[in-house]
Amino acid sequence: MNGEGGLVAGGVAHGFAGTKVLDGIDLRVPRGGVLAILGPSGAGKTTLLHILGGLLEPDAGRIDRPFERSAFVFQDPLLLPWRTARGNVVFGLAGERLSRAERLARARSMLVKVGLGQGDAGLYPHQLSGGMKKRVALARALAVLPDLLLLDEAFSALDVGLSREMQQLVRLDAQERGVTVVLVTHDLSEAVRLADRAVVLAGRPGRIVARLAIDRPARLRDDAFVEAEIRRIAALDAIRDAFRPTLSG
Ligand SMILES: Nc1ncnc2c1ncn2[C@@H]1O[C@H](COP(=O)(O)OP(=O)(O)OP(=O)(O)O)[C@@H](O)[C@H]1O
Repeated sequence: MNGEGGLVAGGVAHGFAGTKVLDGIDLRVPRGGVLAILGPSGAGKTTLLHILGGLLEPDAGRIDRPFERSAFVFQDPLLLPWRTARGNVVFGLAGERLSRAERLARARSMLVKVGLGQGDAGLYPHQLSGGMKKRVALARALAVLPDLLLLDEAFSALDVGLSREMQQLVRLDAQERGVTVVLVTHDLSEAVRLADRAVVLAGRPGRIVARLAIDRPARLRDDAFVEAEIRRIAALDAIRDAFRPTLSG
């Protein structure tokens, strides 16, 4: 079933305390592909991400996850308050066979990649802005050189410029190393910029109500393409239906 060696979910269902929140989820992300999970609040996006990443065992169905290193960026950056930005990234490398010097060097270079220099790297979480914390969380995830990267609203609550910068970073990293990426987002423009495919979850329990392909190579997606694609997708019946309760609420 998984000839491409990618991430596969087959017939996945899950519930909490007897209430089903996901049902009949079938999807496939080829190795190196980028999947966006879209949908209104409460449709089960985060639950599905956790199942795909192996944090949660589904009640039913199968997941093929032929990856060696998964890394998550959660909605909340979840930094250790008693460690500096650098210390948080180093801590994320605790399971790696690296010397202390190598861990430090890796952490430094990842922090620079996300735009945090030597001075920032020595700050504690309470001294960092929300956007800086999100950068640290991304650096911590990228530092393990994951082959599967799972992002839950990783770029939300950032200003547009920063969010674009971080998206670009993930895209380049994914391209360079062939990382498979799954991202949960409310933001259609983020999906159109980053993903090559998307699923839309809706309903209670959440099911996949639409599947989208964004065919143009990500590096060739300029603002005009992104705007046109957003208009096209937003006009699809399945998308309008999925988001209707949110839009009218
Ligand atoms: N640990 C849990 N225990 C009980 N119910 C849960 C738990 N996690 C999620 N749920 C419920 O499952 C449903 C789906 O939640 P989930 O967070 O996956 O949705 P979402 O689409 O990611 O929502 P949002 O966009 O608001 O983050 C919701 O009704 C939520 O209340």
